[in-house]
This record gives sequence, C-alpha cells and structure tokens, in this order.
Amino acid sequence: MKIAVLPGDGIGTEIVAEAVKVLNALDLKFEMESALVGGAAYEAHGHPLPESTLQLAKEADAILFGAVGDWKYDKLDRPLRPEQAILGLRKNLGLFANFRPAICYEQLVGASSLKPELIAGLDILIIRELTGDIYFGQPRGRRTAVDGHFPGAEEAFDTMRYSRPEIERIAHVAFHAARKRNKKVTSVDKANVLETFQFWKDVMTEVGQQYPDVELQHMYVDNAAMQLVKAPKAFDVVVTGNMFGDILSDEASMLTGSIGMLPSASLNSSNQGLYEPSHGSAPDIAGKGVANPLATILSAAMMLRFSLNQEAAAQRIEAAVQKVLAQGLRTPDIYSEGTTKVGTAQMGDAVVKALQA
Ligand SMILES: NC(=O)c1ccc[n+]([C@@H]2O[C@H](COP(=O)([O-])OP(=O)(O)OC[C@H]3O[C@@H](n4cnc5c(N)ncnc54)[C@H](O)[C@@H]3O)[C@@H](O)[C@H]2O)c1
Ligand SMILES: CC(C)[C@H](C(=O)O)[C@@H](O)C(=O)O
Ligand SMILES: [Mg+2]
Repeated sequence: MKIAVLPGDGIGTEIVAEAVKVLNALDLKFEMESALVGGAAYEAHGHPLPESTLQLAKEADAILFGAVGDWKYDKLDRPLRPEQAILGLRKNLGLFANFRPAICYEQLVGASSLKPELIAGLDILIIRELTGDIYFGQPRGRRTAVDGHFPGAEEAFDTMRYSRPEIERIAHVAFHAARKRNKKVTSVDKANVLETFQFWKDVMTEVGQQYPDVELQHMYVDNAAMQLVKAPKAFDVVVTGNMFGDILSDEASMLTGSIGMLPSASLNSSNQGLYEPSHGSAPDIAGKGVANPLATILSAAMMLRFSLNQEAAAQRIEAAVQKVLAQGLRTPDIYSEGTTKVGTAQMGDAVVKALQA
C-alpha cells in the first residue's frame, strides 16, 4: 500500500504530521513517500505541481494531502499559484467525486454557532462534482468587451459547462451513496437562471429514474444555503456542481462545530483517491501549533476505507477521535467552557493513545 504524502503549505505540514503519526500507530504496513506541493514546491522547483510530485501521486494507491496557498502568492501568474496544484491533481487523476461528510459529533454540539437541537445527530454527505463546472471550463480570460453594459471596457470571463457523462457519473455516485444511507438525494442547482444547471437538473432526473427506491429532491442553491442552517437534518445526500459544492461544504462545516472537523475524499473511477481536509492552509494560524488536525486524521480514515480496503482500521481511527472528544480535549476552534484546550500535536498524540487503549 503506497501513500503519497503531500503536506503543502501553512497548517498543511502541521496537520499532516499528526495524521501520519496516527497511520504509523496502526499495525499495518504502509509505504509512505512525501513530496512538495503548492507554494512550498514553487519555492523549491518553480512550480506548484512539479512533474515528480504528480508522478508520485499517479503511482500511489492513495494521496494524503494537507492544504496549499498563502496570500503572498496571490500576485503570481495563475498557473504558478499554489491552488493550481490541488486543481491539477484533481484534473490529472480524474478525481471527479468529492465526498464531504458533515457529521456533528455528540460532544461538539455546543461548539457550533447553531442551536444544539438543530445539529444534534446531524449526518449529511455533500457530494461535490470536482473536475468540471466553471472551475475548468474554457475559454476564460481577459478581453475588451464588445457588448454588454460597457462596450470597450476591460472585462474578465469564465465558462460554466457540464457534459451529460459528467453529470451522469456523479449522479450515479450520489444515488449509490444514498442507497447505503437514508435514501434521499437533494440535487442543488440554479436551473432557474443557468442553462448548465437546467441540463444538470434534467440529467439528474433521468438518472434518478433508475433508482426508484431513492427519493430525489431538487433545490435551488440559494434556498439550499438557507435550508442548511434552517433545518440541516432534513438533508441526507446533497449532490451539486464544483462551485456550489465548494461554498456549501464550507457552510456545512460550521454545522459540525468547525471547518477543522470536515474531512474529504476525492475519488476517480478506479477508486484511487486523494484525501484532504476541506479547509485551506489557514495562514492566519499557521506555525502556531493550534490548528485542528482532526479533519485530516478523519480524512486518513476515509483513505483506509475507500482506497486501501482497511475498513476496520478506518473505524478504529474514527472511534479514537470520538474518544478524545469525549475526554474533553479541544483545539481552540472547537473549545468551549469546561473542556481542555490542547494544541495540534497534543491532539494527534491523544488520538494515537486512544487507538492503543
Ligand atoms: N484544498 C486546499 O488546499 C485549500 C482549500 C481552501 C483554501 N485553500 C487556500 O488556503 C488559503 C487560505 O484560505 P482561507 O483563509 O480562505 O480558508 P481556510 O480554510 O484556510 O481558513 C478559513 C478560516 O478557518 C480557519 N481554519 C481552517 N482550518 C482550520 C483548522 N484545521 N483548525 C482551526 N482553524 C482552521 C482559519 O484559521 C481561518 O480563520 C488560500 O490560499 C486558499 O486558496 C486551500
Ligand atoms: C483551494 C481551492 C482551489 C479549493 C477549491 O475551490 O476547490 C478549496 O477551496 C477546496 O474546497 O478544496
Ligand atoms: Mg473550498
């Protein structure tokens, strides 16, 4: 079992170190190889996704990824910016299915900004299409406007697009996932305005007919953003495009207490996967030893489950995470009165200890 370990930038290195600690504490044999990615790779090799890093990722059974990005790179040409590394990995490896489960652990009900009764027992799964949409559509760029409100003005443009097979395959992923859960799929779109999302809705409806045992609900994205904080437990599986999924998953993270609790898995059609927390490199807290490593540790559990066929080990990690939360240990992002504040490494150590108990 070969794991490519790509810590990246900012808190990426701190949180991945804890996940690696946890993996090493399992009685399993992994070959782990690390490489630079993002701003760190740009500094060393002049490119955020060097050929050697991409090659390592392609050859591995799974990739454990931290986060990339820092404000100091925002003025670079776009192809050289750290974020292009994660986008390039997703595209090159065909990682089209992004699973972002938002689970509110019993012990964290008080850590969310929402009322406890709204989120207690919450378990929803956001499935975000990850290799299409306005993120990758061509053409894009800058030009002089020939029409619109200001002809002759400088303008920028991107292209939103989805093809039928792209929508069909993510629809099947969502319906399959729902079959193993509460048998409800909410497809989030903006069909009332965008042709891309009318097409999305039509194809979702067609594919849904093959799953008569699963309820399909359509919802506009603006309403979905509102319903997620009004009645989040009404959702089971949420399937949506790349851009809406990016935004709604950050919103859903607050239902779990913190973005530091939201893991993710990005899979391709051969179940090779990239596993990363849903959050970014958090430059505001990087280097302080206070980042929450649990989203990354839980992403490692997803890696064991989805790509490495080690369900028992995945469950051991998840149980260990619940145990440290039950012990009252909290990084600052999930701290509340009466609990014990710990740093990144202490939290990782506690998970390792809980694994062994
Ligand atoms: N997949 C990725 O690598 C990824 C994802 C999102 C953002 N980014 C990049 O990260 C950089 C920072 O972006 P941002 O600030 O908008 O988003 P962010 O997710 O990095 O941070 C948002 C807020 O959440 C907090 N936070 C994030 N992770 C945390 C953790 N584990 N524990 C405690 N607090 C945590 C941060 O301190 C910050 O206040 C940008 O360069 C952005 O492009 C990368
Ligand atoms: C860093 C950025 C490219 C990325 C995205 O928009 O997909 C991030 O926000 C995420 O959610 O993984
Ligand atoms: Mg995001």
